[in-house]
Amino acid sequence: MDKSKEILSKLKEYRDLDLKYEKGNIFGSMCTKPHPITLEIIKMFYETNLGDPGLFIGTKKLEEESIQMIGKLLHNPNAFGYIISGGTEANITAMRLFNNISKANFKNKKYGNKKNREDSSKIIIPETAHFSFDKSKDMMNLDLIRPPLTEYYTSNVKWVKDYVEDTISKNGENSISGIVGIAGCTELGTIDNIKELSKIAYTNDIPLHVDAAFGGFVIPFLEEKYKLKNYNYEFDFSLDGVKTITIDPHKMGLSPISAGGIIFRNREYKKYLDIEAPYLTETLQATILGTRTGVGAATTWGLLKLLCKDGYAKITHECMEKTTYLTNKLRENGFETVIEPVLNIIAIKDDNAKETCKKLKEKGLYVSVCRCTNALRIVIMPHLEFEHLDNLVNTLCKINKK
Ligand SMILES: CC1=C(O)/C(=C\N=C/Cc2ccc(O)cc2)C(COP(=O)(O)O)=CN1
Repeated sequence: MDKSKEILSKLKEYRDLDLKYEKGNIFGSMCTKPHPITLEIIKMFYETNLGDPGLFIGTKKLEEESIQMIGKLLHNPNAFGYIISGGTEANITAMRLFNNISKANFKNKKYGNKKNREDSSKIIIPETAHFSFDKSKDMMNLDLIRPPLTEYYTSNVKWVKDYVEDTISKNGENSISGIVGIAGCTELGTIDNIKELSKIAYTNDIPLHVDAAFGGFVIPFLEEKYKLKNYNYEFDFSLDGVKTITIDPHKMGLSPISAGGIIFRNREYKKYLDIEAPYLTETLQATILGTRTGVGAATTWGLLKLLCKDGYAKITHECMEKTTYLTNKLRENGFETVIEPVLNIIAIKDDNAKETCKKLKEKGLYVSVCRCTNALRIVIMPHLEFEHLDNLVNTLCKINKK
């Protein structure tokens, strides 16, 4: 056997150790089996590098057009942004932006005349936020202010309003660098009241970042019949206070990893991120990563063009149908959910969640657990079929002897 064939067969041995989405035993992932067209796209674009866009002008165009298409989806014709490594990089980028704006405002004496700026930027962010914000805190010495959660596991907006007003009146200036809202939180899929956060942010000239890494490719396609009463689903640039959004094609967008998205309200924000990059075809670079593949941009463009709104609406419909099916089946078998599912995520109350998770894993089923409450966490991604859901409930019943 020639050397390449030998290496490929060795690699297959390793790959065979991995779980496969189509087997229907992965219940805790926010990623899924990518759309088959992306295999062809990967082969076409695997050598591209958006870190040096002057060499790959076609691929750079695909990134720009992908951002425009996503911007349109998020009610923003002037959207600017990047298809980058994932939601983590996108959230860190938003925090880096808010931190830099705050430093620039201080330097331009936009707020007050204090000698020294407080040594860390205050960011108001819910307990339900993804841990990528903790990484941001580490990297930029951010001061994360955590509002209490409501009974629906969303940010208490009255507390946020009072905190902002008290801080500004006490300091005589606005020392808050940013506010974060989540549109589809990791653990429960809840959506903060972005509309109210936007009013608070806009009124007080504080930028609002919306982490829609998961919800961005679900909420715009959610049919009315799946929406809860008196629940706010508005989260995008139609709200004036929203300045940046994380939205990941490699979650419910069906793109292969890595494809995260950071979208800015307009190009004006780039100057706060630009770093001199003398040896590149572009002299200023705003992204955190330097060398970065163009595959994410190309697969995102291809899927947006192929699926369009109807295609993503069909995927969302199917996932919500399965979410409703599983919720009902769990309840019929004596299980309780933490909340009424908001998106295609179900949290099952379980005081011994870690133990149950371990037992399910021993039976070959991979669920995850919540941090904010004692519960198992199930993400109903497109790779899960009804029979897989039945298998999960039957196994849970056996474990819990229901
Ligand atoms: C609201 C929000 C998220 O739920 C999130 C990730 N979430 C889940 C990432 C994940 C994917 C597959 C899997 O098997 C396990 C976990 C990130 C980070 O996104 P990432 O860097 O692309 O992982 C940001 N915000």
